Amino acid sequence: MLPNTDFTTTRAFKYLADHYIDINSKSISEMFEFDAERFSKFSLKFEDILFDYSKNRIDEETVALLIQLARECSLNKAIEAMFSGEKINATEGRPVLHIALRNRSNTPIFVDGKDVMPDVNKVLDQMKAFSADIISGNWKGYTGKAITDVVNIGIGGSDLGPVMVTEALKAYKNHLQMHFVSNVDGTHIVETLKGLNPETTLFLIASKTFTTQETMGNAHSARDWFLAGGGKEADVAKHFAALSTNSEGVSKFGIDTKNMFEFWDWVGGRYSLWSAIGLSIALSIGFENFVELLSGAHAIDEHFKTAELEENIPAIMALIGIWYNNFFEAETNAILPYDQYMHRFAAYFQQGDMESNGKHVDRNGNAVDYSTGPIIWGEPGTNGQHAFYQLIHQGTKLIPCDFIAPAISHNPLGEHHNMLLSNFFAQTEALMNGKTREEVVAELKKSGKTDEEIEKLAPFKMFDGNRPTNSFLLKEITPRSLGSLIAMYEHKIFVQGIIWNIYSFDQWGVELGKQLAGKILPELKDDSEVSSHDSSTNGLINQYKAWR
Ligand SMILES: O=P(O)(O)OC[C@H]1O[C@H](O)[C@H](O)[C@@H](O)[C@@H]1O
Repeated sequence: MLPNTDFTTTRAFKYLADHYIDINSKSISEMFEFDAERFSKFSLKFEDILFDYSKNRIDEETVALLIQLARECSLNKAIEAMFSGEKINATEGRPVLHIALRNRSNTPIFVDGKDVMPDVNKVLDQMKAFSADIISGNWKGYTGKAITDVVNIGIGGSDLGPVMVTEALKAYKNHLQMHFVSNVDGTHIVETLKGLNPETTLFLIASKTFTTQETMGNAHSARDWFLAGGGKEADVAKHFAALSTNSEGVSKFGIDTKNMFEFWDWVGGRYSLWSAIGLSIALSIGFENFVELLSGAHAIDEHFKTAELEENIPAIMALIGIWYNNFFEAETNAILPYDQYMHRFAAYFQQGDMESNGKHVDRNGNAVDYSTGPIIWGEPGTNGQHAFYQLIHQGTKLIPCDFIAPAISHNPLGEHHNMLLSNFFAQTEALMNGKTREEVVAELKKSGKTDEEIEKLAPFKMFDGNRPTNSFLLKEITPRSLGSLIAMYEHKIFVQGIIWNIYSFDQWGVELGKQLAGKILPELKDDSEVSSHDSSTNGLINQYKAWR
């Protein structure tokens, strides 16, 4: 059973509300001036990842109270409940066990009295053998040629994780060309298949449920393309594999269940890259590197489970987020990787975080009267600096930012990496320090402006500063460090869901969209006028029919 506490009624919450008034009158830079130990107090290291949270609007009391809050909400019990396979996804009656998929210690994890590890290991072995066959060229297509291109067809969690990781680890890539088709917009598959050869293309149909409209539509079009290109029905087995929990759906589609890589309903879609859904990752970077990714995540699982809350990186990340979300009323959280390979990281955690904690009903079924999951967004630095950082620096909204960067680049080209990292450091510093009137005046004087001009310009050039950031400095982006970083964010989401007393592992809001689209689709089949909706929806549908 998960604990069930309204965090706004805890003692810690009340203390935090008072303490907020105090902190709100302080600046981060001032707190650095008064405390030479601030960086060492508010930074943690895990293997080759340095997590610096000292540039936040916090002091020691803040952290102590936030930890008290976590204790009053029985976070430890909740962690134990997840790791021991309890059915903490109560609205779907399922455990939440992505941690089992990367449980490299192989200790038993029981679901309904059955250890899940033998099944997990069996699928990993199957993935190992399959990826070795495809990569080595042992596996032949229907005309005897080796596979050169892999197309993963999936959406949401069956797409975003594989895309994000294969991109982030491109430096580890082998000769196979990876492609990802997610959108039901025909353009996506048509453009992807241009230039591909059915004789050397492997399709991975990635769908937990094997019923998702977009994925099924794209999978059927892929099969039509394959058959039109010369393949026969009997050849489908050499070119199509399925990653799914639904073996019935897979065989109905016509994929041999020998080519099915199974996972289980206790794996949430947005937490599934560690499962068979990660087959495209194993194909792209090799199975050993995939295991490294799992190992990095497992190391964080152990840390999360055993570290004291004061030293627990996911817990601290979560509590700082709660501090801004529920006391400063920050609505969003920007994730800003200074690494081009990580360009889909923010997009990945848009689903990870927003689908998990975008909830307005607590675990008792009552509407909450506090703010829950933040809006997650972000782009890689330095591109974002030239696009939206203006608002982060000088806008009216408080936007806590996560800066992420590797110390070692996979592409050390001249001064590029120093230039990139100098921006990373400078931005977090500038967001904290801002720019005072004195600094602005001195700068303008130096540039030869008159007093009158300075008076006019100064307000526009001043920055308040005091804008909070977390910094994640990784030695290098490797399969292991990336695995750890992803797991940190996953557990951050978990901790926040526990404190907000919501269910983080269902997604009923998405189900509604699926149902509604399913209802309208038949109405679009012919040209008859539609009148069963509101006048806007009718108007749009009828105009669509007139124009198409
Ligand atoms: O893997 P599938 O069953 O095809 O589901 C794909 C996606 O469908 C929905 O959008 C769910 O909300 C997501 O969590 C899921 O990742």
